[in-house]
Amino acid sequence: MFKDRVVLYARAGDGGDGAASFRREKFVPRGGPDGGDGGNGGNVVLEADPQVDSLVDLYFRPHARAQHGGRGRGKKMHGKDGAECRLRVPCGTVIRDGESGEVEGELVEAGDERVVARGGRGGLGNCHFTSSTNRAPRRFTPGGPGDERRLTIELKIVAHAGLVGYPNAGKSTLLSRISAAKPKVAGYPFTTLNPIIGTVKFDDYTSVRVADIPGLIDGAHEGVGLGFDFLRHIERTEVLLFVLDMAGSEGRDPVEDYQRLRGELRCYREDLDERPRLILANKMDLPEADDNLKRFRAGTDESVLPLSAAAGEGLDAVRSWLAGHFSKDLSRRADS
Ligand SMILES: Nc1nc2c(ncn2[C@@H]2O[C@H](COP(=O)(O)OP(=O)(O)OP(=O)(O)O)[C@@H](O)[C@H]2O)c(=O)[nH]1
Ligand SMILES: [Mg+2]
Repeated sequence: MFKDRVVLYARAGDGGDGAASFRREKFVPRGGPDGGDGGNGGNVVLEADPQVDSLVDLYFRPHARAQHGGRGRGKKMHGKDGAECRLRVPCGTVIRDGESGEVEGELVEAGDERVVARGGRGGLGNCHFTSSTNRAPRRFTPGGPGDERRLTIELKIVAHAGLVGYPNAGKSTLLSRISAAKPKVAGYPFTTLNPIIGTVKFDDYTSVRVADIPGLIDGAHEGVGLGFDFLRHIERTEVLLFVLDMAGSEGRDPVEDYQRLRGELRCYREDLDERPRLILANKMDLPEADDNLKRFRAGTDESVLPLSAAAGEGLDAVRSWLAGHFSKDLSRRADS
């Protein structure tokens, strides 16, 4: 089962109450106030851990509770601080407020952490409340309540390569041809609404993971449509495979498509444009494709692989490019 979004109920510990207590000693008949402070409540903390690779633990245990702080005691003894509750999540976890949906933080690298529910502060004991007019205060303060929150925890996809393109370019068709994944393919836009990952396997038992990402549209970087959702998946891929409809079906112009796609990515996040990329000229089986490809190549010196995902042509070149690009770290990945 693959869960990339789960709900988490986080309950931080309450602060312990301060104490109201008076010194009792043999030869001091009316001892002063000696009530200690309450301990602080524990926080609920999320921490990125590379050993964890899914949110499945959170899915089965969605309630996280930290300990309450202890009460203050006499002899100015402070209550114990409540133990925190620390949950380990995969690198690439996004934390959102469960009510507003707003992103609160992202845990990207090992050891990144964030307090998602803060424990209440311990109350003050009566020893804080002596004054010139009141030598024997009975006053103390109760501990503060710990945060109680609902959060949405999401996992950004982590794939070696992501298929980026306009709707209907043939991304899903390609993935179904180079991996065992079975994404839905259809002749209408936005067939793919959720990213799907396929594993491309090589003869030497190594593999790379390729993500089929839903088609982008103009304005995606401004959140048009589901723009942000799609772009954040692209963020978590190391290499971008641009899939272009080189036949220019439905009046599209592949040269323009490519510039606009890159523009969308750049506007969303400048450095996406610096990521390694490969251009895949798809639908080369259609008549208009040859001329378009010539024109495309004339305008760029980037590497372009012509293929026809539907006819199964040019796929070996895509596979070998991936094998070559990731060759350095594939052996490590194979057994991880
Ligand atoms: N002629 C031709 N048609 C293709 C080729 N590849 C894909 N198609 C067709 O193009 C249409 C869209 O293919 P998909 O693979 O669903 O495209 P997509 O990029 O995943 O589309 P979205 O998920 O909507 O973004 C389908 O009708 C495919 O059969 C190709 O190489 N040649
Ligand atoms: Mg698709």
